[in-house]
Amino acid sequence: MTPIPPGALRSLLPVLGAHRATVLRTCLAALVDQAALVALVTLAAHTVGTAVIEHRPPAPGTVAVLIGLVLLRALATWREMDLSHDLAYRVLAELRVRVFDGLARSAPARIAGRRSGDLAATALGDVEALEFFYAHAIAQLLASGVVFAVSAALLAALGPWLLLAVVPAALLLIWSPLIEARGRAERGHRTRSALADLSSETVESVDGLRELLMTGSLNRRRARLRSAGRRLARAQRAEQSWETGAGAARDLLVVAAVIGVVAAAADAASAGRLDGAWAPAAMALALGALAPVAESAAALGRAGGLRAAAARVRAAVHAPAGAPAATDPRPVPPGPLGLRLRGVRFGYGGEAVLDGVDLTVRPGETMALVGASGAGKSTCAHLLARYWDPAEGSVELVPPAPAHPVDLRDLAEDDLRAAVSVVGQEAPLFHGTLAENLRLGAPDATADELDAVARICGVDTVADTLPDGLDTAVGERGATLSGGQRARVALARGLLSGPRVLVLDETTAHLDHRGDAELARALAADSATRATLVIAHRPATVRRADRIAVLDGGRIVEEGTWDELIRAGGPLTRLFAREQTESAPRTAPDAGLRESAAPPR
Ligand SMILES: Nc1ncnc2c1ncn2[C@@H]1O[C@H](COP(=O)(O)OP(=O)(O)OP(=O)(O)O)[C@@H](O)[C@H]1O
Repeated sequence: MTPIPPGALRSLLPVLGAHRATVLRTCLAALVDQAALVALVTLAAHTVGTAVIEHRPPAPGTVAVLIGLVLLRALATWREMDLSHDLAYRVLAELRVRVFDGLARSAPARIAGRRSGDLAATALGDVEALEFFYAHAIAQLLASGVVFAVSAALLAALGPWLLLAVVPAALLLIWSPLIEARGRAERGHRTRSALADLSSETVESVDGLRELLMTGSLNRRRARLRSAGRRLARAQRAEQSWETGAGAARDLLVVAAVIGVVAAAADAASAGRLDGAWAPAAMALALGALAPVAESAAALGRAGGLRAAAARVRAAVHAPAGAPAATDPRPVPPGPLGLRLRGVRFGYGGEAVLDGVDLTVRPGETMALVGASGAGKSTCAHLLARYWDPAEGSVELVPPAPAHPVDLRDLAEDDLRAAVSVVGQEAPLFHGTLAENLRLGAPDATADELDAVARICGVDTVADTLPDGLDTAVGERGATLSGGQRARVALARGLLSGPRVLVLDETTAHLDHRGDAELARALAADSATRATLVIAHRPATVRRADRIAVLDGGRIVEEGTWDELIRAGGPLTRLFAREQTESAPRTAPDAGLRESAAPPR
């Protein structure tokens, strides 16, 4: 099991900084609540003691104070609950946003290799678990400390020997969660991990329901879910059993201490050192002082079990940025832009995927980037979207001379997103209407701009088939659209913000040849000043580009027009021949080239 870093809970305390006044009011309400209870039971016990020993009914003033204390206690309990939950829920809402910001800042570096259910567990479950810490632990601890100190002083005034039973019990109570802190943290860690596993399994299963059905593996998946559920149940039970046992031990300790006080007070009363009516009051005072300490010990114990949740939240909140924001951002040069990768070296933590890539796309030019699967084409797109920064070299936007190129690292996030649009292989749609999905990157786009882009990308014909046109809800992840329709929507979304650099990463792979050709024609008519980088495998798509660059072994190994490269018979020819052989072993190796040698449609 990965060790839990120390100080995880402490590190989440600064979130309370913005709510100092509420924290103070919560602590005050908790203090009044606990103090009223101690005063109530002590006065009640003294009143009963007086009535029994002196055969005197309680004075009306005493009864009034008792009633007042009951009301005060009820009011303080309600106020404390109300304030502490209000505080906790506000803090949790803020933490959720910070977790989301952390994930967004480090995405996709952080998301890569982590399951989305696991991330959802952090963003929701782990944050939710901290409610107890913020709502109950902090005010409880502070108030019980004060109440115990005052009660102990009162007990000492009645007879210092009474403290001999109470102080050791209080020390033992507070010490008890500390001696078992590591075990508690580990049990909490097991529960949080089991919960994250179950969440991941559930999210994956719901996401891949169609595939599970088609492959007939639903039963195996159900078994995995059941086993993850059982693992969580075992972990929760282990935590619960321990808490129940620890609670019983704490109760025993309190009872033993109270019995000690009763014995000492009875002895003192019979020896005449203590007024008889104060003997039951001393017992009530001891109980009133120790009960909140016992509750605080329980809260400390439970908080210890939350260390794993706090550590996961802290890690998400403080996740390092995959591409840190520019400290002194430069403006994007006006006018047409090209793009340039200069000596780019990059790897995902392991071996270099790109090892000195030099690539230039001029304003108004369409460049196709090709290479075998895994060559690093999408990685180039990721660097252009600035999900990551290159380890060496630079990725730049290049305006026509005499303006100077600008490194993406020097741009403000919003300027970069406005200038460069990367439309990926997988462009998930969000729950909402088609128009809302199109406006994702350009919420202020006018209806005319929306219609124009929809026409270019053929989304207008998609909308015509839908009951409410562009205002039709497309369902989560665009479940109601075909792959090709989703690709058109994704492209329209990328174009709507009017990017000056457009990167299409296999965007049209889902379209048939005709759709691909139509889209390319529409894009070409609109791309005079735009630099376009098209990542594609299909020869016909590649052939339409002004120039082609072949990526192999982490470098650009060949660059030129289609005719030049085909004539040269080098890497591009070999790549397509190999892909053709692999995808259709019985067709002639150059069939793909022959298919695409026909004039582009
Ligand atoms: N997030 C990631 N974390 C770690 N390794 C990655 C990540 N993304 C890609 N890789 C690795 O980097 C290499 C290049 O991947 P990339 O997706 O850039 O290739 P590609 O040329 O676009 O392939 P394809 O044509 O199949 O889409 C591959 O070996 C891949 O496994």
